[in-house]
Amino acid sequence: MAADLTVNGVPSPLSAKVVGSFAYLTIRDRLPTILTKVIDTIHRTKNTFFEEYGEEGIQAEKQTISLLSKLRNEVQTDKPLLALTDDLQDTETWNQYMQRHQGLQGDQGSVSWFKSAWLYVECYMYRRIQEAVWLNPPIRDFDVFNEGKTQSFFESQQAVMALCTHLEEINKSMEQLSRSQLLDNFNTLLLVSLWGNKCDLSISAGQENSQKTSPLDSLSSLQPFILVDDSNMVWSTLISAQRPGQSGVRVDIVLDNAGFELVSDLVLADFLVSSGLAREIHFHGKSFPWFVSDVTVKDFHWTIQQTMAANHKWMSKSGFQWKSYMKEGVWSYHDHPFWTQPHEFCDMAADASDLYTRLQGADLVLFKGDLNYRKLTGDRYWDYTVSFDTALRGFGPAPLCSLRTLKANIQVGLQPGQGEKLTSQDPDWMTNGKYAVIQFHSPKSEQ
Ligand SMILES: O=P(O)(O)OC[C@H]1O[C@](O)(CO)[C@@H](O)[C@@H]1O
Repeated sequence: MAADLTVNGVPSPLSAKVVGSFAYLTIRDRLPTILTKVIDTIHRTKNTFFEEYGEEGIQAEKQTISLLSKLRNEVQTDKPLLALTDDLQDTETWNQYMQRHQGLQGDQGSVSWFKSAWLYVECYMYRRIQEAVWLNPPIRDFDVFNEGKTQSFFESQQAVMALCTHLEEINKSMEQLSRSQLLDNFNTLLLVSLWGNKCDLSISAGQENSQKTSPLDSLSSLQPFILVDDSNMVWSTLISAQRPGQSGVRVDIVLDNAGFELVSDLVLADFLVSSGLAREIHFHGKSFPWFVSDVTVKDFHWTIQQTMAANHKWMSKSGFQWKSYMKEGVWSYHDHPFWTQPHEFCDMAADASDLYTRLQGADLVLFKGDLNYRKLTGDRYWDYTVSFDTALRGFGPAPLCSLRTLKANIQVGLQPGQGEKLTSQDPDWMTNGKYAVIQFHSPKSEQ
């Protein structure tokens, strides 16, 4: 890996300043493409804006497009990042974060797209899209990525039906399952949720990316592509956290993408509850449209609603079950501004102590997806063999597990020589989404 400077043993963050790197190609090609698609979506929605808000809707469409075109130009010409000018609840935090980074840049001057930390500038782009929409009140609540998320859900229907049918079969025989059968079912649904992370729209710059076939059929052929598999530790954490007289533990799932991935997470959550392993599931989502396909509160409820409305017995039954879990408080949905900020998670205890405290109440936290992995590890040039514990740099509110398919040049916790071997066999292994990890950390093991 192109290791860079380290400060006190901590490597520097990935950045587009490494010409030709995945970060560089993302800033040069993928972000402008995403912005162009957003502009196109807003333009195509012009008539709806007019029908709903008259001339003000048209003005809002024009002004939003102009702000987004300006943003695209800033990216393409490597302009300095600008302070946010809206009045959202996180504006101040974002602007303070920028000042902090400007301080770190030292003599190199301001923070800019191709020179600064990739994680920071990529997150910043999604926040600027939100600013552009927010500054135009008639279309404030418009989700510029909604179309793609909806399409990806409908294109995954066959896979969703197969998965809900599988869930029904498990639930029917739940009472008779032995401990080892329970474990087998747990492992299967954990894997489905893991591979569900292949379906994200940001890596494909918004191109269709759904799950067309039953994910259950391909699990064994995908097994060799799992580079680190700590699923046994996830299981033993769930089992050892069970308390006499209390039915099940609390599991938090930090969600990633809407569409098939969200369904795969809901199915896993359903199994955890119906098996009695968990008594409560807390889902964590984004407070505004993020990285193209990430789950917002609207996507979450819409997905449950659509599942209920499906013309398929077991799919619709699952949807009704999920709705009642929500109603009874067995499942709950939470968002927090920290999830749509650029911080590495080792900053959470200091910068979002309320969220850190909330996560401390969980017996297990599952972090879905690549972006969460980047934030867990700080998106830095770590050596492949550095341990996951080291890369977390003290972050550990509760036992946690990352379920991630690889879509960025960062991977830790590999065996000596494993990364080099992969590079020689498949040079794009870190970014082509073919490989995955189930990586676990327990704060207890550090005591
Ligand atoms: O949906 P996921 O798994 O978090 O993946 C999103 C990933 O796609 C990318 O946008 C590709 O650049 C990464 O920045 C990001 O980590």
